[in-house]
Amino acid sequence: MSEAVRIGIVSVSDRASSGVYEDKGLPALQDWLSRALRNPIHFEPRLIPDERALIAQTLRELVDEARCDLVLSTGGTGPALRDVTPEATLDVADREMPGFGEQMRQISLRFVPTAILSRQVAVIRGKSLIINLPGQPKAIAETLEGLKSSDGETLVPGIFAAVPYCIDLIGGPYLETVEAVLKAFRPKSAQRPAT
Ligand SMILES: Nc1ncnc2c1ncn2[C@@H]1O[C@H](COP(=O)(O)OP(=O)(O)OP(=O)(O)O)[C@@H](O)[C@H]1O
Ligand SMILES: Nc1nc2c(c(=O)[nH]1)N[C@H]1C(S)=C(S)[C@@H](COP(=O)(O)O)O[C@H]1N2
Repeated sequence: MSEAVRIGIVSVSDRASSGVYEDKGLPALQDWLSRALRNPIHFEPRLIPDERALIAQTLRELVDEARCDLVLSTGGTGPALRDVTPEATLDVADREMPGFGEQMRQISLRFVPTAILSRQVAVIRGKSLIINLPGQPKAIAETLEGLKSSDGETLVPGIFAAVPYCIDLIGGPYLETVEAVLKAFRPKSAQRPAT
């Protein structure tokens, strides 16, 4: 039986959080993670406006009190003045993980030329990995899963391929993915027999 994992999902949107439009960020995150992971998942969902102090407070609460192993945010990564998710994420960081942002922008360029407008970052706080994703709901699967050919061959690996091993290294649960969605990479020495 796979270990249970606690995942914080945070949708940062002025309009979705005030009811101007329906939030599609939290359902997209929950759907993708439920399809991709074989572990039982406890979700901690939060829908909040683009306010730096509130975003930072939410991230701290999810890691320090709700004990999330992984936190994924969506929205607020662009250049608009109200887009402050990366700053708030850096406010709570112990360490930065720049490879995630670099890889996400590479992947996103295969979908939209404006990919370089996302300032998304990833950081470690305590024993938790926090990753920003862009706000377009379709960007969630695009960046996590990457790009596949019509016959399912991986053309550009999604960033989630590196998440399970990162969580191993910071002392979290052993994440197992559904390979048809995404194959996680771990060095041989870190692999456990499939459950
Ligand atoms: N949580 C969400 N739910 C549904 N659609 C969203 C959400 N966030 C973003 N979008 C869609 O993606 C587009 C770009 O997202 P972006 O994060 O730049 O929004 P925004 O212009 O900052 O506004 P807001 O913070 O009010 O969502 C939005 O115009 C909207 O169509
Ligand atoms: N994969 C992917 N990445 C993407 C996009 C997208 O549609 N798909 N939109 C881009 C656009 S138009 C912007 S402005 C930035 C920032 O978006 P955010 O402010 O919604 O986080 O993400 C970029 N990255």
